[in-house]
Amino acid sequence: MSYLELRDIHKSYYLGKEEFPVLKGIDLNFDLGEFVSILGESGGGKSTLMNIIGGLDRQFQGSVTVNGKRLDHNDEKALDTYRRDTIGYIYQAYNLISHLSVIDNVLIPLDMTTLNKSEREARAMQLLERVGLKEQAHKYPNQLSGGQKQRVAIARALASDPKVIIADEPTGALDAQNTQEVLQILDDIAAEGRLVIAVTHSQSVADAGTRIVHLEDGQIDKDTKLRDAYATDETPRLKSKLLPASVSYKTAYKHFKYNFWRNSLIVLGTAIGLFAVMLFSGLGNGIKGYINKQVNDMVNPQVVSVSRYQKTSKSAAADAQAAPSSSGGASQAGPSAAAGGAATTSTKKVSLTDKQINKLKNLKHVDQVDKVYSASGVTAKYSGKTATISTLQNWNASATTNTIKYGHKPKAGEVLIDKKSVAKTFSKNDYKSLIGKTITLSYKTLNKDNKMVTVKFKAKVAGITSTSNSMGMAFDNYVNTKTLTSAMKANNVDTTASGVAVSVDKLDNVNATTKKMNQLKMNGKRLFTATSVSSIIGTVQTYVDLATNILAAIAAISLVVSALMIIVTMYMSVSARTKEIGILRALGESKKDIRRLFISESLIIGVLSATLATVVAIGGELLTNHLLASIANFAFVQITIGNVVTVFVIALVISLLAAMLPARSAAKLNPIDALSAD
Ligand SMILES: Nc1ncnc2c1ncn2[C@@H]1O[C@H](COP(=O)(O)OP(=O)(O)OP(=O)(O)O)[C@@H](O)[C@H]1O
Repeated sequence: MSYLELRDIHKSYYLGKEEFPVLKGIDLNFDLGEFVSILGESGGGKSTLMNIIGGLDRQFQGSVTVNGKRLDHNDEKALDTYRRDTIGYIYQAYNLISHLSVIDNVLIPLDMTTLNKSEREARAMQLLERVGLKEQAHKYPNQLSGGQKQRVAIARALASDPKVIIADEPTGALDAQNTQEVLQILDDIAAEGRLVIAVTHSQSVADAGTRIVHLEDGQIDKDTKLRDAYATDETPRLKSKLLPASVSYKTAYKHFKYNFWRNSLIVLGTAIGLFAVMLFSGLGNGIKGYINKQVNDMVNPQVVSVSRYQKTSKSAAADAQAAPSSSGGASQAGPSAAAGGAATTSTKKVSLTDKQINKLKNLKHVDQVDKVYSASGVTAKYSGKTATISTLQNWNASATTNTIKYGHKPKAGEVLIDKKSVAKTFSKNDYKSLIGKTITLSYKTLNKDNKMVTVKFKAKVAGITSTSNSMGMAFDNYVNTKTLTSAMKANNVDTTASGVAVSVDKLDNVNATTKKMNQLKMNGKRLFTATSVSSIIGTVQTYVDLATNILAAIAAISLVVSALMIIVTMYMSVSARTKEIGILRALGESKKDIRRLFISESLIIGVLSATLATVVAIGGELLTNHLLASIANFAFVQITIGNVVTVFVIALVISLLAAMLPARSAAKLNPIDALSAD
């Protein structure tokens, strides 16, 4: 039994339906230790026969048996293993991979062996030393002479320690001296107990082997033994394994570096879109945060404003947001600074009864219910000076101590005045000294008998308020509840409230509790209209979200362009690297390895784009926030980890999708066609 046996090999090429038979029944036996030359006329089918022996061609009739085992040409994976394990190729045109260094070319088959990294590198160097190229290990193929390239190809063919070396015109492109040297190396390889099959046109080259097989008209017409085959021994051989994924990533990275400038432009193009998406998202976060802060600084977010539900009034929310009435008069209103005026002018006041208030108090998560009173057009007098307070409220749950700049919240007999409209009117430079001083407050309103009366009382200044007021809200002036209601009662003014401020135990419970209040019923009729600041903020934020999402979506359109760019680049890369694909397949890489190679390269583009976009966006964030610091001391752009993760996910998805088709077409290439690409 010979090591390699060919039986009745027939092979035809087809042009349309027309058949061109090339091999017409080849029977050959080869043994290890032989150096066989295949001679024959040009176009006689020598290369075709080599592709069949080498496991690259699957479309033929007949059988190839290796070491007693018949190859299954329908099993592509088995053929990948066969090429990886048993075959080493040497070509006339060297077929080195131009973007890999000499040593990296030799390392390709070694990556598919079980040797560890240092063993692989040592073996590659040892093989290069054997072919006299140790010094050239880190050069690139285009920096070598023809003879040197062919020696690199020989080192690469030997790297995985294959039993069979197929050399297709190995000396075809070499001068006489290099030809002799290469023939000597091939003879040495056979002497190691390997089978060397070399295709040649040259009789003198053929004479260097141990046997000459002559091909004529698709058949063997002569088979001449020149000398004995070399003896073989059973030295253990290197074991092969599938190509690890990490090698594909590394090779992809090397190719990325090789085409650095072209790839950098693509990275830049993709990064621009990703950067815009990230910056707009960060801007959305910042604006939402800013609105939140502004509102929460002025009003306690844990408080819900509740008034009686009225079908006739357009909506309580509208009431709550109406502008403060400038007309005089006191009212008992919702906690919003504005509600009082609107209630007296547009709708009949509906007071909340104690029973109704108790219903609110009994709700789960409700901590406290405060009646809300609001007096408009209040005159404040101190030391002969007069200031007008457009709205004076009782200190209730909805008020927040955030607004108090000096002093404390008003206890019995005390009032809080705002810095700008009241305190500075009384004492321009030394307004802080007003704390502890007593001022007189008065306003006109209708009493229970519908008569206009003046409610007048004195109060000690407990503190001074100041809000940043960038939201354009009213100034904050608050009087102690009891102080106000006593004065109202003294003038026979109604002290039932048309609005209450309800404190909820936790911020997280505000929305659910507000909903429950709106659902409360008595005798089948809805009782209350409840509005929380967070629901107002929620509405505003919905619009901010919408706006930023639209902006981000527009930015995302540019990502479609990026994806197209990556697709085009990948297709270009596939067509430029067709030969490389053929070489890698011949060396035993599988379709999957090829697919992974191109996908990895695209993923590298994606990751680098996302990284660049993140760096630039964070730089943009710092710069924008710095520039806007003069408007308000707030970070208007807030890029979160979530935004960064999203951008990376988008980049990876885009690059993965963009690489899929090109990578698929690369993997589907027929290795023989790929090898013959220019
Ligand atoms: N893919 C193909 N499609 C159609 N015909 C092909 C194909 N490949 C080779 N042939 C034809 O098959 C015949 C054998 O080609 P092959 O390359 O095997 O010959 P060869 O003996 O190696 O020639 P040379 O010595 O010139 O390299 C030629 O006539 C060639 O035109």
